[in-house]
Amino acid sequence: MGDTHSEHDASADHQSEHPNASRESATSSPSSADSLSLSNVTKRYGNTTALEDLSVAIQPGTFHGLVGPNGSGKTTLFAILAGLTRPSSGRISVPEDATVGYSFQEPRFYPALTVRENLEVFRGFADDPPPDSWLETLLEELRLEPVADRRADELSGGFRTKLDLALALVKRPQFLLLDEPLADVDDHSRRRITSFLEEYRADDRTVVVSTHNVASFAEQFDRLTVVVDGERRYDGSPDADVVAQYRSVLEDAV
Ligand SMILES: Nc1ncnc2c1ncn2[C@@H]1O[C@H](COP(=O)(O)OP(=O)(O)OP(=O)(O)O)[C@@H](O)[C@H]1O
Repeated sequence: MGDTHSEHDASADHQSEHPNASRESATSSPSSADSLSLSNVTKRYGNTTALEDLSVAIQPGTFHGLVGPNGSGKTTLFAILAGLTRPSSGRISVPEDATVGYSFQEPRFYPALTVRENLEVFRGFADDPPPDSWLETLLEELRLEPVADRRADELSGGFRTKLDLALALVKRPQFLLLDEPLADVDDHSRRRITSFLEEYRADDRTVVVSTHNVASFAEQFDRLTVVVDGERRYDGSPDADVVAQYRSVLEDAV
């Protein structure tokens, strides 16, 4: 199965910043061939080490939580998984033909277009555009229907978060990376969105949520990775005692 993988070796001189764009046969994959994984990744910004020798494998069909205090390196880790940033050293492994969708804390929508127009434009970027019914599902499930015809720059914070989430989902990616997806979202929408993401995962797709608030997703996570000061402190099942052990570490910095 190793030959179905692409690998991205930060020590090699690749032209592309995106690991998906660099497809090579894997000869020594550290994890199963269908996972999205990082091996011994270090990322430095000048004198700051954002990630230190970190390895993690995101398995298909899981709801994977990535938690840590603010500044622990979660956004950097996501940017590397999404292919937006290259590590200083280490390897990225991406399954052949995997699609990766992401929503970071920076909004990506077109401000002068309506919510619906934004979805249509982003759908147009897909190699295999989804049908209208998928756009309607997103509007409904993410509680965006009331603002579907409103300009994106006129939305409140919670609706902006939901629009960004919808844009991450519009191509129905196999790996969905969400950085604090519930920021500013009201309680009712939170419940609806978490259950929608759970259903999405059930269809052999993968949802990775980065957050400093483990409590809001504790019931959904199949696997939990805890990152503190750029280092992996835990990677495994999200047992209650593990969550309890790290809760004070995570909440101290909130
Ligand atoms: N472009 C950059 N240039 C310099 N330092 C950076 C850059 N991006 C991140 N850092 C530093 O790297 C460390 C990790 O930052 P990162 O944003 O990945 O953490 P985080 O866990 O996502 O935090 P937050 O939850 O606050 O976004 C921090 O010390 C941060 O200041």
